[in-house]
Amino acid sequence: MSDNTEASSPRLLDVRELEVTYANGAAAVRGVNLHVDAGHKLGVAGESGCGKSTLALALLRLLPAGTKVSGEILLDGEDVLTMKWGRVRAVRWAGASIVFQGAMHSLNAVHRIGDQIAEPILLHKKATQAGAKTKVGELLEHVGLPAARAEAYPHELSGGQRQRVMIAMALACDPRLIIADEPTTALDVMIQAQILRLIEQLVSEQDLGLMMISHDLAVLSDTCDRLAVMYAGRVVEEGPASEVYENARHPYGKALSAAFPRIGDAASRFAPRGLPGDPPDPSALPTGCTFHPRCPVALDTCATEDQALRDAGPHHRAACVHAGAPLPAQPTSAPATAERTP
Ligand SMILES: Nc1ncnc2c1ncn2[C@@H]1O[C@H](COP(=O)(O)OP(=O)(O)OP(=O)(O)O)[C@@H](O)[C@H]1O
Repeated sequence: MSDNTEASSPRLLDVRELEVTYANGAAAVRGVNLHVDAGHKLGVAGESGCGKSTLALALLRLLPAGTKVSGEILLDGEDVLTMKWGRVRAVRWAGASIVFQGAMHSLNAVHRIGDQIAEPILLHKKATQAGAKTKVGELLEHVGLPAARAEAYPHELSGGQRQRVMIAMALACDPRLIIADEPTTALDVMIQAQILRLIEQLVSEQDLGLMMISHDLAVLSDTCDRLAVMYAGRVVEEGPASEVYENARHPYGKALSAAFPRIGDAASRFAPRGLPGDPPDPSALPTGCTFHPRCPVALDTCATEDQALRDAGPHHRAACVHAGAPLPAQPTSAPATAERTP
């Protein structure tokens, strides 16, 4: 993503022209550019299959062997893609760490949570055994759990508490960047709100950078400063969070915001509406704009001409022929194909 902010020191995270193609030929990430600065919160939105998790995994070189990756992933100015493995291991947890969705699956059921949080601390030699124990207690209290919960096993905690543990674990080695991949998807709405507030609080207290990934544009717009909307492996819209959510200039961004009205926002301008069809198979992408087969306002040219990001407002860009002007009114009648909520 580009804006006019000139950083004097390297950006915390600067992703340039990132391409990821799986061994089966699936082009899951295509030419992605985005950045996160300290204290900034970037939301990455898109339906299932748009490449969000692939992007997150690429950032810490967690993709399966045989995956082709090109471009640059600069973490504090250092390219993760060209680092030696020893350095990559040092950067994981200590430079950047990931909070995955579904804490129950990410935590080891047979180990006490205190031991699991201590593991990266010991692995990265951040403290002695005794020091790690103290640090675990502090981390648990920091995420709103009593230090004594270190003795618990994952099944003894609620879903929200487990997700707090995952956040404590992500913070264990004092990273500067947190990547949160659908951190609240499995949680009920009240707990979801608590976890989101916790993440926001930690980011601001510790001046961390945050990249939060979700299919839910409302959640992202509530938590993040800026949003990048991904479709078929590309960023198709980016800009200030409230602008992208309330005034999307790409028909896909518009459909996503319509599908996720803000919770309790009775005055939401958008009626919840599904978007027909599915994202394309990344091994067989459509010609032209990859969104054109689903687009309610596509022109003939969209079937043949690819669309690059272009200005759609202050610090706001969209990869659409209509980006320079308000989107044409979209059809309100039921789509021909079955409705599917993104
Ligand atoms: N290991 C893999 N091998 C081949 N293709 C893959 C692999 N992992 C993901 N894909 C494909 O890459 C595309 C992007 O998947 P990805 O999981 O990154 O999307 P996503 O937006 O994060 O979706 P979700 O929210 O469901 O995880 C999908 O078409 C998916 O089927």
